[in-house]
Amino acid sequence: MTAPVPDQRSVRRWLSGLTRGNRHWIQGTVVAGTLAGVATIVQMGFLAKIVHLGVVEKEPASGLVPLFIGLIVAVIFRALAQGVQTHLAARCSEQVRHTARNQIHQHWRKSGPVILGQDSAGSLAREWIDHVDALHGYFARFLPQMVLSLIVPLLILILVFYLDWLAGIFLLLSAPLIPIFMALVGMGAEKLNQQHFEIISRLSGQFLDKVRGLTTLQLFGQTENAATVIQQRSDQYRRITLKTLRVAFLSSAVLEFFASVAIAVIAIYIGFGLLGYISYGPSPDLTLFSGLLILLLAPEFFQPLRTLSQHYHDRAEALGAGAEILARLSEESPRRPTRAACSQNGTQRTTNTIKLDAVSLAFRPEHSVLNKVSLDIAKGDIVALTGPSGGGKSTLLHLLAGFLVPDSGSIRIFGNPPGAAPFGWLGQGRFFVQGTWADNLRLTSPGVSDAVIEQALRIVGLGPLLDSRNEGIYSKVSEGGQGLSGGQARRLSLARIFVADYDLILLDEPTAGLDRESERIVLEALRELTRRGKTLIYSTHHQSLLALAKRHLVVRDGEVNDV
Ligand SMILES: Nc1ncnc2c1ncn2[C@@H]1O[C@H](COP(=O)(O)OP(=O)(O)OP(=O)(O)O)[C@@H](O)[C@H]1O
Repeated sequence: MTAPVPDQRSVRRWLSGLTRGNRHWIQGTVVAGTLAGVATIVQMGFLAKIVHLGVVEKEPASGLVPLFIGLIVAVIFRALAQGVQTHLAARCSEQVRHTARNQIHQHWRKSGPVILGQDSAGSLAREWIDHVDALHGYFARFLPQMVLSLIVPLLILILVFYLDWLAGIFLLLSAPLIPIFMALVGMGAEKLNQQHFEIISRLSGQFLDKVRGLTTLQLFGQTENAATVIQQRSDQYRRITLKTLRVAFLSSAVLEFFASVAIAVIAIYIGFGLLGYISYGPSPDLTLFSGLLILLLAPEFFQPLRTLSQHYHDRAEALGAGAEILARLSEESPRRPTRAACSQNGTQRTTNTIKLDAVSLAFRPEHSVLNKVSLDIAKGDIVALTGPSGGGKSTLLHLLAGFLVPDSGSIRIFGNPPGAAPFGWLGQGRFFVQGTWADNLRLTSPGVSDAVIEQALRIVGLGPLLDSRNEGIYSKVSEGGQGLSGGQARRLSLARIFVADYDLILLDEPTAGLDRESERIVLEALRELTRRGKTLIYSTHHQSLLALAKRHLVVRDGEVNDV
C-alpha cells in the first residue's frame, strides 16, 4: 500500500459517511432494541408483582393467572423485538459492506491493472473480504448498542427513581464509572487493532507470494529462509492478536467488577431496607414488590453497558480495518474515464485515427519513459513496436489501453479517451479463472454461444486439443493455466480476442516464450485478425511478427520513431 495510513479522524469521518447512508437501518435497530428493553422492564414488573402478591398478599393462584399471561406476553414480545433488532442490524451491516465494497471496486477500476499490480493478490483479497467484513460488528452491534446503552438504562433509572430514589442514586453514581474505564482501555485497543490489520495484510501477501513461488524457492534452495520469514510474521501476528485479546478481556473485567459491586450495594440496601434496619429517606416505604423489582432491574440496568463493552472491540476493529480501506481509497489513481461516463456525456465520437499528442510519462522524475511523443496510427493499421528491453513498449501499450495516464499530453483512440471503448488485450502475463475453457472465454464476452467459442478456439489452433478432450470447450483449466502447455495457454488467452471481436487489439509480446509451432499458429491467428480489418498494435522482438506488420515503430530513449 503506497498511501500513508490516514489519521483516526478521517477514518471516523469515513465511517460516519457510511452511517449516514444507512441511518434508517440503524434507527430501526434502535427502535426494536428499545422495545425489547421496555418488554424486559414490563416482564420484571410482572415477575415482582407475582412474587409480591403470592408471598406477601397470599393471593390464590387463580388470581395470579392474568399476571402470568402478561408475563408470557412480555417474554414473547421481548423475543420478537430482539429478533427484529438482529434482522435489521444484519441488513444494515450488509448495506454498509456493499457500499464499502463498491467504493473499493470503483477505486480498483480507476487504478487500472498496472497500478493495482504493485500490490500482492493476497493483500487485495484480504482488503476486499476481511477488511470490509470487519465493519460488520461496528454497524450491526456497536453503533445501535451505543444508543441503546443510553436509552434503556435511562428508562430503568426513571422507574427506579420512582420506586426508590436512594436506589436510583446508587445506580446513577455507579453508571458513569463504567464508560470512563472502558474508554481508557479502548484507546489502547484501537491502536492494537490497527497494527493487527497491517500485520495480517502483510502476512497474507507474503504467504500467497511464497506459495506461488514455491517451485522457484525450492530450485534455489531457499524454502528454509522463506519458512523462517513466514514463521516470524506469523509469530508477530500471534503476539498482536493475544495483546488485542488481553485488552478486550481487561475491559470486560473492569466492567464486570463495577457492575457487580453496584448490584451488591443495591442488594444490601434493599435487604436491610426490607428488614427495617434503614430508616433514612424512602427506605421505610420499600415493599417486596418495589425492592424485588429494583433488584431484578439492577442487572438489566448494566446489561446494555456490558453488551456495549463486549462490542467495544468491534469499534476498534472497524477503525483498524477502516484505516486500511481508507488508505487504499486515498491512493492517487489515474483519472481513467469509465465507459459509462463517456457514453452518458455523449462524448463518444468516432474518428479513424489513434492520436498521441506530446505524450510524456516518467515513473521516476529523472527518467522519462516517453518524452513528448506525437503519433498518428490509422484504423486498420498493423503496427509492431520494437526497441531495446526497457525502452517503453509495454508502457506505450498500457497508455493506449488506458491502464496508465500520461503525465502530460493527450491520447485519443478513434476520437475517445483510452479505455472509453472496449478493446482486445493480450498482456505478457496470462490470466485464467478456475473453471472451464468456456468460463474463461465468457469472462470477457458473457453470453456468447458454444459455437462461437469453439470457432475461436479452432482459429487459435486449439482444434486438435479440443477434439482430443471429452469435455470439449468444457474442459477444465486452473487459475495458473495448469493442464495446458505455455503455448496452449497463450492461445487460449488469444481466443478471447476472437470471441470479443473488437476493432482495436493491443498485444504485448504475443509470441514471447513460444516454440516455433505455437508461434506459427499465433501468427496465423493474428493474420486472420488483420484480414478482418482490425487495428493491431503489438510489441515484439520476433522476426515473423515484424514481417506481418505494415508499420514498425521503434520505442527508445523516450522517443517513438518510424523505421
Ligand atoms: N510500474 C512501473 N513502475 C516503475 N517503473 C516502471 C513501471 N513499469 C515500467 N517501468 C520502467 O519503465 C521503463 C519501460 O518499461 P517497459 O516495460 O515499458 O519496457 P519494454 O520496452 O516493454 O521492455 P521489454 O521489452 O523488456 O518488455 C523501464 O525502465 C521500466 O523499469
